Amino acid sequence: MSNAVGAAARRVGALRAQVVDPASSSRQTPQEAPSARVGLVDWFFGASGIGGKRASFTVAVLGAAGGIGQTLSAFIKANPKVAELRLYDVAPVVRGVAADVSHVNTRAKVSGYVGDDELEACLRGCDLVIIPAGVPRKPGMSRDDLFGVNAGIVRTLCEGVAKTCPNAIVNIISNPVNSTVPIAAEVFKNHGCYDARKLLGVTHLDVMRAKTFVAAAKGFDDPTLVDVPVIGGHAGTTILPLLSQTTPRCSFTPEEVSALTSRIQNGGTEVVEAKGGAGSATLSMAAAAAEFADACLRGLSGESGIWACAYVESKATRAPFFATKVLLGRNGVERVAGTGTLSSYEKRALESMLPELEASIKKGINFLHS
Ligand SMILES: NC(=O)c1ccc[n+]([C@@H]2O[C@H](COP(=O)([O-])OP(=O)(O)OC[C@H]3O[C@@H](n4cnc5c(N)ncnc54)[C@H](O)[C@@H]3O)[C@@H](O)[C@H]2O)c1
Ligand SMILES: O=C(O)C[C@H](O)C(=O)O
Repeated sequence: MSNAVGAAARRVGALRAQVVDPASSSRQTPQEAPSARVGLVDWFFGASGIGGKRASFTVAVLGAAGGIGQTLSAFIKANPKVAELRLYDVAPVVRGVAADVSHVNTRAKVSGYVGDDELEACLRGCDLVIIPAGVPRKPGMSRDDLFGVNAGIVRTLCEGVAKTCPNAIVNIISNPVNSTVPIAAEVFKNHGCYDARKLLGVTHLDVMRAKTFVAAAKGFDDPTLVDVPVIGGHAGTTILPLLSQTTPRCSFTPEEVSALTSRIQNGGTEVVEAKGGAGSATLSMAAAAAEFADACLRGLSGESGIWACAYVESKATRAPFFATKVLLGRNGVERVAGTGTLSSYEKRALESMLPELEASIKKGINFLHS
């Protein structure tokens, strides 16, 4: 399996600005001087950006005025595959966020939408809807503690999707992802428009963390070249990094497996505690969501071999929703991979997390029927 989702990030740092010699440039008029290419698109998306496929997709970010939403919107504005970027929030400042982001000199046209009355206009004709709306954790809280507020927010927003753009790919970021994705599925089923291929819970931040922490532990200079599948769900022990499937191939002592698994599982809590009550991961999440959205758009564009981990309807285990690698294509998820061969540590960890994951899924489904 290729690790296509990291391709954009691998190109970060390969900024191909032409360096203009100050001695020679001082003799040139601005018209004669070679134009330095310091393009944002070039920086993030390399060859697939400038001169690459033309912008064609309409993307909405719901919760765009928030910590994740604002940064994510700026990243999405830089994606050359995006023709239109719609920013929605219940907070009126989202119009200002849209004005701000719109000044970035890329092709995407940006507009802001506020409140229930404008949700439909925001969603009309969207190809991809990304949902980071909802409250974040504070120290001492679990992701499940957010269910009471976020379940209703996700239900309302997905009802809007079902009514207005039922064929869009939906990326759910709002926690608890283990339950909010089943909630979204039930909403779509109620509206007769559920397509399992188009509903994806975003667990890509867990993969980013795994790459970062494994690269540091093993002395790999470039974390983007490391691949660690992360399976299961997105909370505590339901997050299961498959260190035995790490590429480049490397071995881990039992102590390393235990320490790295625990750090990846608790990466979110690490940030929540470091922020001391001011929220959870926003910047790394925005980067993860932008990479993941790019993978979805590349799939929609007809690129082949786009694999990424995501929390989707799955038969990989007895849990009806489960994260493994999935193949992204023109209709969303084209194939859901299995777990692959697990180490005995991973087998035990999988067995012991399944009851929690199944309970979270049931809680999400029951929310729509209570
Ligand atoms: N999946 C992941 O890996 C991951 C990672 C980080 C955070 N999260 C989750 O993402 C969510 C957002 O986090 P954040 O830090 O951006 O929070 P935030 O509070 O900074 O932003 C949330 C935004 O959602 C908006 N919002 C609330 N209700 C809304 C509604 N009905 N419609 C539209 N917008 C609405 C708020 O006005 C706010 O602008 C949280 O639930 C957090 O737990 C998930
Ligand atoms: O930890 C959180 O509450 C936010 C997010 O799920 C994360 O993993 O960073």
